[in-house]
Amino acid sequence: MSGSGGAMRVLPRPVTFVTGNAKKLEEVRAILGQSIPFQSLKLDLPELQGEPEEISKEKARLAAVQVNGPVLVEDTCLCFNALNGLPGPYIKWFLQKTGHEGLNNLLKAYEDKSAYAMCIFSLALGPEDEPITFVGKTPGKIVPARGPNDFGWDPVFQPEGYEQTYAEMPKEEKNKISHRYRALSFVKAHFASAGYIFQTDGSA
Ligand SMILES: O=P(O)(O)OP(=O)(O)OP(=O)(O)OC[C@H]1O[C@@H](n2cnc3c(O)ncnc32)[C@H](O)[C@@H]1O
Ligand SMILES: [Mg+2]
Repeated sequence: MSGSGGAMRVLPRPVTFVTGNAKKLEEVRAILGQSIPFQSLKLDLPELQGEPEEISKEKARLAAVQVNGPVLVEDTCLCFNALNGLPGPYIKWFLQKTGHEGLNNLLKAYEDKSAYAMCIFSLALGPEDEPITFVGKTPGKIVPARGPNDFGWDPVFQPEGYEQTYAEMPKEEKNKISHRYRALSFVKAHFASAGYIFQTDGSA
């Protein structure tokens, strides 16, 4: 049985958020605050190719084996509507190889510059547990880079209804409307209703 049935479930320790990305961790910390007790582990997990939810779930399965306990991971996609959702989960490599200008160039042939940012968190309560996913999306458009270049594609993504790119916004503002914020609000709701009990191991 998965842990999503609502019955009380005792977990051996707090959830470990596994990511190789320090900026993600920073945002997850800021958004979750004290709402869910978690620790973090820096690991760059191998990623399957395929549909975004499956990539995220598979990351959780691998992470749960490594940690041998409850884990939370996320996979982030940047999806261009004119390209039917690509680069999607492959955005990391597109960004690395082509840069912000290359991302704009991908859309040169199209009038439609609309896009959405998507974050898919997966929670696995242990190595035997089937991960459950939480999806958050923020619509927007791809624009020539504006703002500080300190987190991924933030300078080229302008969320719908805003004049600023993610990079130009104050962090608190991004964290109120972002794909990550929206996905984490589902994670929080799940924790609020699931009734998990975290066992402290005595040495803590
Ligand atoms: O270890 P993990 O968690 O996988 O971290 P990662 O950096 O490999 O992240 P992804 O596989 O999810 O790839 C997503 C890419 O999008 C970037 N990214 C993720 N969230 C972002 C955000 O909120 N704003 C801008 N860029 C973001 C990130 O730096 C990657 O280049
Ligand atoms: Mg990754």
